[in-house]
Amino acid sequence: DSANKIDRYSVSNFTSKNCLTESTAVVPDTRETTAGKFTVCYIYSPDLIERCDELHKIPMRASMVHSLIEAYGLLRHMQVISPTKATLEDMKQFHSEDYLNFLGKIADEDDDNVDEEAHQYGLGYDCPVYKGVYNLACLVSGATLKAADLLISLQARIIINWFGGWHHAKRDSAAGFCYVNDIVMGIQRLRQRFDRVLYVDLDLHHGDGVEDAFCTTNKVLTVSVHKHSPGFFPGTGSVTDVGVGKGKYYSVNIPLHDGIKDEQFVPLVCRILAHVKDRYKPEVVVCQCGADGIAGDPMESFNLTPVALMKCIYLLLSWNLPIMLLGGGGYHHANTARCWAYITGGVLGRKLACEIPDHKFLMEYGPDYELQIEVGNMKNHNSIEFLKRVYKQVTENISHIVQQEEEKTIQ
Ligand SMILES: CC1(C)CN(C2CCCC2)C(=O)N1c1ccccc1/C=C/C(=O)NO
Ligand SMILES: [Zn+2]
Repeated sequence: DSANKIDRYSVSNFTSKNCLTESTAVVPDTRETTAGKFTVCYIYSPDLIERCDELHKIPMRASMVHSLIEAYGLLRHMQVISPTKATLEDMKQFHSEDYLNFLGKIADEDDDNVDEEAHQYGLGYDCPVYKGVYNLACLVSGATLKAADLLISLQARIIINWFGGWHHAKRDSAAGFCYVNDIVMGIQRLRQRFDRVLYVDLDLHHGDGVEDAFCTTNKVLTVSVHKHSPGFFPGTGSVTDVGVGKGKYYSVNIPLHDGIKDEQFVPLVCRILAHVKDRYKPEVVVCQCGADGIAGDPMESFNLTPVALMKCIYLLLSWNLPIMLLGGGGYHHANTARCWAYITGGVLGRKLACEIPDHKFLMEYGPDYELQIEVGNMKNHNSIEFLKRVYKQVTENISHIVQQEEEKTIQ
């Protein structure tokens, strides 16, 4: 029946009214979302926000995201949960002790010969060394681990953590501006209770760190849709990248070119997710909602609006599975805040005013001061033939996924 569900998610079924005619950006009927029945948890603490605000490539982005969600009055409709810091033991579940000790060493400012070693751990350039990095690592890891614990303890069915989603970090190195891989740690935690975890990565970039961590197992199925073209970071994630050994066919990659728009993105991703759902029957979902594919982002690659991400998330929510929504990329800070506030409203089934409400960062939303993000007019390099070929190759890969008998989860 998920096939006809897809029709429900084809673009025509959703219209986000033009601001000029509507006072609110329309979200699908609240009956469409499951949130009405369940508590939505929102992971937040002032300390977490302050640490994320320090990230030099996205200064103050975390505060802008949280302030806009607060300004729209959404916090009162969620259970706001303060995360605990991850311990060294927690982070050692994925990262190497050497790497974590090095991050800890940076914290002691006296040690100045840090720079040579830094490069072997992927630090410097895109992941600059700075004193607060170990504290950041504990907080972002702790936030996503807290989200996983809430799902495991059945305290909530939908957890939102816009301050996680650092999908590039590797076991023993930082990468792509990600210092620790909170997602891998969160999925490992979920595996203590759930037999099959589905990871969906909607960020512009390939979720290589998460795929690498689970490419040899069939207990975590990773789906990443991303820009894949010569020289674009991280360069992995071609459609033939399907995983290895027991994990063969449990890594799904949807490589795309510049300029893709909602109208093509949504049916392609949702039809593939429907196939994955039917074949894999996941018990829990983790979705990275990176916003660097949204029109207006300095990455200038995809031409999506937040509505595209929302529709994919609505499909995931319609499965009534425990689910965790995470942040990720997004370098136009106001658009990233617009995107994640819109998704938060959509998950809650609440209509958001088209006008950005007055709040501390209002001036960042000029000159229109609207929630909607208009698509750009960049060239779309994704021909219909190319998209059909990708869809055919991906669904062929997925057809190899076999029904799994229940197995003991790792103790
Ligand atoms: C350093 C930042 C993160 C910022 N940035 C742009 C944005 C605006 C001006 C520079 C990049 O291309 N970056 C990167 C540099 C090297 C490798 C990876 C990334 C981004 C990864 C990502 O978003 N994954 O989801
Ligand atoms: Zn990205």
